[in-house]
Amino acid sequence: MSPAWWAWVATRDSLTARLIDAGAGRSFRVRLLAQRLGKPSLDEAQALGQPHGRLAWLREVALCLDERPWVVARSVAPLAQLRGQRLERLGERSLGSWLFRQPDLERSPIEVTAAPAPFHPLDGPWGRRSVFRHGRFAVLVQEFFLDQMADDLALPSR
Ligand SMILES: C=C(O[C@@H]1C=C(C(=O)O)C=C[C@H]1O)C(=O)O
Repeated sequence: MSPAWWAWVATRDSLTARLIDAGAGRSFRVRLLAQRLGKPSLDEAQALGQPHGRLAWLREVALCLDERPWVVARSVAPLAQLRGQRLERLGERSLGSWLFRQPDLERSPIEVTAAPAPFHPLDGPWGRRSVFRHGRFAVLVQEFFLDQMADDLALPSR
């Protein structure tokens, strides 16, 4: 991985904040693609340490700068641990801007993949995921950087 991409993939603070920063005046928008109850994939259940087949709150978004998607993300929050957090009311506000305001937020190590997003057709160089926890609340956040971001920021292809 190029150092330029490593700087993006390895960052442990808010990606939303970093995208806004890198956007240098471009308008930032969370485009809500899907938000529903559903069953996580086996792979997602395992990443959360959950039995397969339990319901979770699923949210898919595109993080856009000047309406161009730079990152697509799919977040999975097990229902059993939601405890009335009412995340479905987030709408087009960034999950990150809520998450990073929570006290005692913990984040697991970040896992990286070169495979494209399984939930979205646009291609990109890298994907990553990690689990955030605060109290009993847990959410798996999977983020895929897109080629359009590489183009707009003149980043290497990988
Ligand atoms: C986790 C963060 O939130 C971002 C916002 C998301 C959303 O609104 O659904 C999803 C993934 C993240 O890229 C972050 O900013 O780091």
